[in-house]
Amino acid sequence: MKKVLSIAGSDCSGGAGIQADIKTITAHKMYAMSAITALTAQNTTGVYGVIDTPPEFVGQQLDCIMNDIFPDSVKIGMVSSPLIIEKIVGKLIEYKPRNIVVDPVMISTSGNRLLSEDAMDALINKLIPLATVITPNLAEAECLSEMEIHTKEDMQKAALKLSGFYDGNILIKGGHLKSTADDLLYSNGEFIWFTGIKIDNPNAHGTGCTLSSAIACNLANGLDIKTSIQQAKNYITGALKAGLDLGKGSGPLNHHYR
Ligand SMILES: Nc1ncnc2c1ncn2[C@@H]1O[C@H](COP(=O)(O)OP(=O)(O)O)[C@@H](O)[C@H]1O
Ligand SMILES: Cc1ncc(COP(=O)(O)OP(=O)(O)O)c(N)n1
Repeated sequence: MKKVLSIAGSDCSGGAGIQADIKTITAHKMYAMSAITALTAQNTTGVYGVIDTPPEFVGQQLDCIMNDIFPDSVKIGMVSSPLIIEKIVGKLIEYKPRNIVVDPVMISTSGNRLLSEDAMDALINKLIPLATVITPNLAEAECLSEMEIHTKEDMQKAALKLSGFYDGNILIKGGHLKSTADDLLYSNGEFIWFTGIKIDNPNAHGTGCTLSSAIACNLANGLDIKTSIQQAKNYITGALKAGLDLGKGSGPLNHHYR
């Protein structure tokens, strides 16, 4: 059985973060492990509280995992502070796992900061360089590329800007485009579009977490980056189309639709 590690924050309401990752990994019939970087008090209506895990304890979780059940791939989500990022980076350099998917979670769709402003430098200069693939959404890509993104052409320009400081695979997610849900991969100088019809579903909490952990599962299976993303895109599309409707706000996906 392939083993996939999620390093991310906990979402007590189960739609995003560690909980979405574990559901996704389990739905891919793989063994899920978690190193929890923060506890959040959130639900489908917003994020109401965050407690960061002490960086030393994040490191201790990673030691326990890496020394015992070595992962075939790693997905990294919410990493709110520079010290937590530096601890994770130190452990990644020490243990050298393959297939690292970095979802640079910054602000939840409900508008709450999940990455402190002073963590940006460590994210860009220390964590992202270790990634096999990064998966920013439009707002995150705007922040990383320091340009506004409104169109698919803008997505291509932003990917080129990001490639100025990161030479790995860049997936800019288009879930927040107006009329389509087209994601762009920039890989080895090539643009590849993963097109998607925009599904009319207000319940889209945890789409980014789910996509990135599905990519990590596919990489763990030995698939190449393009196939890993295409299959993850198919998975997220199905999970959205399944039309689960829970909670009073933007509800979670149906991870078990298959
Ligand atoms: N309404 C939608 N219809 C179809 N696909 C969507 C929709 N919303 C998001 N997606 C897909 O979900 C994945 C996550 O994208 P996005 O929502 O942009 O990320 P995030 O959750 O990080 O904001 C992408 O593959 C995107 O295309
Ligand atoms: C603990 C935690 N991590 C990440 C997120 C953000 O989830 P994401 O899938 O990127 O997007 P939205 O759910 O905000 O659409 C989160 N909310 N909580």
